[in-house]
Amino acid sequence: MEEKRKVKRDEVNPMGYYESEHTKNVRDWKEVFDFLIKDPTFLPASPELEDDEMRTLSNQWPENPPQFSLLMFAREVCQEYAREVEKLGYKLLELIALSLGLPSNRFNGYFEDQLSRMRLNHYPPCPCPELALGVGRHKDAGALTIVAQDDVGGLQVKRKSDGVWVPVKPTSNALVINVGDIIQVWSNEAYESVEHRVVVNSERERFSIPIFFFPSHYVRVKPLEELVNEGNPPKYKPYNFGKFNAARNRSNFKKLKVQNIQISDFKII
Ligand SMILES: O=C(O)CCC(=O)C(=O)O
Ligand SMILES: [Fe+2]
Repeated sequence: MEEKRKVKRDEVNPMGYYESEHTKNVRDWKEVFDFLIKDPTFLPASPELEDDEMRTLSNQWPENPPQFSLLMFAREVCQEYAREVEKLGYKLLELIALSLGLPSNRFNGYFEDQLSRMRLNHYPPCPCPELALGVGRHKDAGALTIVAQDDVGGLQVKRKSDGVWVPVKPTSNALVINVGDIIQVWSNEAYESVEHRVVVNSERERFSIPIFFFPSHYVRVKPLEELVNEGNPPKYKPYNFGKFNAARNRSNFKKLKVQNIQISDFKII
């Protein structure tokens, strides 16, 4: 516990260990460890649009024990895994671009100073699983999320047609790919990001490892010009990803009275 505290993340540095993240203002039944794929990186100091101040964000790795104990993964193993999954992420972004009739490298430039991060999720057994969620319902704010999960199960996606929560059954040696909000905006809703949540159980702890592909802080996220025209006008106003991310970071650390920032805030009705 002492070691976890030393690398605890907060609003100033959201990288490291954390055990009280909030999703939509409800505390999640989990503990996490986050690190950046590109370390260090830069991002806006605050969500306020008129504030130009930037700050450096860097990883906090535990020093003791040298064999990083949270998931018994060594730092090098995590970094190597992240590098391999990053390649897969680029491949998937290329396929998505092609499927939209765009050049395969259309999205690559957005990730030059990416804010992508990897997360180690630990969901302990919960004495009252019907009263808590490992992660409350949400959509991932990035472009893509690639998740490795163990064999316990708990991830569920909401089926749009009837609102039923459908379990994403663990399949060994398979990864779960989530389309995130940014692909929804870039594609002007040709792709939709999926609402999902994680349920917990009273018997077994669960581990999962998502990698969230986030673009560079200066990217203005908006429907791609090639995909919009008079018949298909842009469905979203542009927003700055760094500012969006800063606003999200703020809300992840405390209970607010209002819903945190969403792409629907930029929707053109
Ligand atoms: O644990 C999982 O399977 C997914 C977690 C998740 O949705 C998230 O961290 O955004
Ligand atoms: Fe998620």
